[in-house]
Amino acid sequence: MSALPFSPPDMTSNSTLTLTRPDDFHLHLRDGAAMRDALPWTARQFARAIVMPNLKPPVVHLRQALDYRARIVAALPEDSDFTPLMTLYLTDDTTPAMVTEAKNSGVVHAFKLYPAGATTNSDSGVTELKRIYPALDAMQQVGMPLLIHGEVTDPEVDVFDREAVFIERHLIALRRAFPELKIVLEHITTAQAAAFIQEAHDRDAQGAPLLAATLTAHHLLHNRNAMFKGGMRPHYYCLPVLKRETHRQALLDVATSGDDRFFLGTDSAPHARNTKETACGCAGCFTAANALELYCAAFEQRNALHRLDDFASRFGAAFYGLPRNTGSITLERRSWQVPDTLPYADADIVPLHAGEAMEWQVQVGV
Ligand SMILES: NC(=O)N[C@@H](CC(=O)O)C(=O)O
Ligand SMILES: [Zn+2]
Ligand SMILES: [Zn+2]
Repeated sequence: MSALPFSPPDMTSNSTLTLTRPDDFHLHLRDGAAMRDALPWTARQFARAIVMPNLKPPVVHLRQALDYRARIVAALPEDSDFTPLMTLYLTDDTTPAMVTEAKNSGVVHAFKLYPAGATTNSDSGVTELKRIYPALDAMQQVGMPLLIHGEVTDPEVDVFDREAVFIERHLIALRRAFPELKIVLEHITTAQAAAFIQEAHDRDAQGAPLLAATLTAHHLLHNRNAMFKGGMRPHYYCLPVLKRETHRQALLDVATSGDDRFFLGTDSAPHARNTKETACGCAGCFTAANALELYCAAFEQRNALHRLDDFASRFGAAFYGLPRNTGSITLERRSWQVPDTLPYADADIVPLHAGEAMEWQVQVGV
């Protein structure tokens, strides 16, 4: 069936679930051979994705975003109509003119704030928020969203507390300074972050929330025990790091509540197997190959599959002022096993839940 815009998901059957074609509002595609192997997984499930700019070197200038976009489009499977939504990487040197130019291009949909040193490829990130206040002011004026990796980098702060401390130390003041700025707190992992979003009720002229959050499948499905089950499990290591069960429950609460301030962003962050299974492994979970299946498993824990369509296909688009996708994707309730590894950049990669059974599967041929 083809779902019309704003039609409810097809829940007539217990064994299939049809969603409006969804979007991924937080995705790492990498570049070159890595992108060649990562991209088709996302293009198979999602119509659009907000593409993170943390390449080496980072995507700082509009020209780089245009070039990166062209490389993505060139790497798409032939029959794909996937649309990459580009972002720029904020540095201490981002100027208001760069913001205006990006806005006018129509290609850049957001700027990404990485506190310097917070995560993978964040070395060129912002060293002090005050330095980017002129850029943030310009973003507020032109309606350009700010996406935040919300963790402090202070080595004195416990790694499990870095998100909550970021909110206290930086985000509250930032919102006071720029009350009209659209902000997405990316890949939230704590009850504090969920509550912070819920407490913000301001909307823009289009009625979209000013403050929202993306939620990953892995943070909805796992608590921090997953990293240590029977030994070190590097494929469950990501940033922000998985938290304790009470936080996971708080995330499931907001994801399945029908609140339009919370929407899908996989944060699928591919790293080759040998860079994860090593003495100092990279942060990031690769979820693009089974993304919707993972979200189904999470929503099913709350008997909330009827809420997945809004979360995956409506709220994020509304936040970004994008039209809702037409077309649909169907999942079937059918047990299948996630492969142990997949080809990646002339090596291999371990998808989340590798070797395990999944209860839902995106219909073949989609
Ligand atoms: N989430 C991660 O653990 N890693 C991401 C970066 C990020 O989103 O923080 C990556 O690019 O590998
Ligand atoms: Zn991040
Ligand atoms: Zn990310």
